[in-house]
Amino acid sequence: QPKWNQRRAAEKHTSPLTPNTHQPHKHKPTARAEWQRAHPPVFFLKTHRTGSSTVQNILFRLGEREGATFAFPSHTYQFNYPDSLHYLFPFISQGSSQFNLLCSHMRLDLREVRKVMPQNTVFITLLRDPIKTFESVFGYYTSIIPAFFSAHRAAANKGKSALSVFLDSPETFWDPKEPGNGLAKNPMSFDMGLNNQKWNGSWPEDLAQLEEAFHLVMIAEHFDESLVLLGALLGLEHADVAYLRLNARAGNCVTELDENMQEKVRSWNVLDTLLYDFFKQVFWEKAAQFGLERLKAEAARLRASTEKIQQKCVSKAEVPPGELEDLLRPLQTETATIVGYEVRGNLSLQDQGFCVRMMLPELQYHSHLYFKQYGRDMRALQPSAWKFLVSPKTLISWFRCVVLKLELNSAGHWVSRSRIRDPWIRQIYNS
Ligand SMILES: Nc1ncnc2c1ncn2[C@@H]1O[C@H](COP(=O)(O)OS(=O)(=O)O)[C@@H](OP(=O)(O)O)[C@H]1O
Repeated sequence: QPKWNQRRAAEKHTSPLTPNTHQPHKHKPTARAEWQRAHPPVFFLKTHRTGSSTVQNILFRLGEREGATFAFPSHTYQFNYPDSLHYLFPFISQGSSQFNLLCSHMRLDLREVRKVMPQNTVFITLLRDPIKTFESVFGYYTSIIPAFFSAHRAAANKGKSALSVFLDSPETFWDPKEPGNGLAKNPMSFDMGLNNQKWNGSWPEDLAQLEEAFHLVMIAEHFDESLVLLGALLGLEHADVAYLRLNARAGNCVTELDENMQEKVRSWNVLDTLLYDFFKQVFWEKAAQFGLERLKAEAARLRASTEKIQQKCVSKAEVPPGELEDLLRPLQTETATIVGYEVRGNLSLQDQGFCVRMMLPELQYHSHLYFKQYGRDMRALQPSAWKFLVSPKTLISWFRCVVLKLELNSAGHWVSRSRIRDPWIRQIYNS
């Protein structure tokens, strides 16, 4: 019963824009006026393990509320990742002459983004302390990134953690030619489209180009201040940028690094350190222009707004995946437990819709919005997957996906695709 109420509530919350007709709206060819009147188009480069799902959730909620047209990938929830875009257009779901929001994972290619988004698009992204980012990337993707997985295997008979085995001699595990190793070294530089393997002469120029392109590079360590600046840029209220911390690992999955390990992470990710330090300085310059006292006061107001919303919406935080229903369970990996939230009971339908969205994990929200915009489900396999059909493991995965039509659900189990494709939406629209 509570599950059902949440789903109904989530639908009800959007009723001014999406009447509950049991038929999803077909995508309209032009961008909707509400968004255009109030905000510029936005491109958010979603960097890995930096807090980007929290920012994306803010944009998803805002975009949904104001009828934005999203530039979604045509397959899955990311653009041809980890390949560079080279040519973005085939990876965009067609059907619109103008997009308002692009905020799905990609490896940045500025020229391609500019081809797809309007000229007055605001470019934003988020960076996090490189040591914390790498520790999180390693913990989350240990079994997915080949370099990390090799270290994980090597660690099994050494009585040491995979991370410390990797950091002892990263070069022995890291093959730069392996396409899946993009995030294994300087992951933020990789996402920003920079050469993440080694410093070269074009780095200063590349940084300058990024500085010119991005209107705001947020800093995760100053999350609230970053959101205040974002709000000012996009014309938002404090309540619009209030948030719940999403996609966090359970405390016991986070490794505290001693000085020695931190130093090793820093030297392996020296380009990320350069990138972060550069944009941290740019951030404080922007903060100074905004006014430091004003920023402090507004960040405090945002925190108060966030706390009020948390009290209203959350009955339990840091809930392990086994205790969460499908709708609110974040994607898990083999090596990391990602925790979520339990929504408060006894809320009005409208408040439930609002609160469920605050804590809705990336994949669920992405597929909900995709379905709402296009009237069909997001497709599972990206075209680029074909060129990875080399190892027996990938062949088995391909067989599962394409022939048996199975998909990994959010708990990491293979299930029939018709069951996974947004159970939330199915329940709403099939009822
Ligand atoms: N508000 C805020 N402030 C600081 N840090 C935050 C915030 N929100 C999320 N996080 C942390 O960011 C990590 C998840 O990042 P992403 O959502 O970008 O990950 S993903 O690439 O989409 O999987 C994840 O880090 P770890 O828990 O260290 O893994 C989150 O805890």
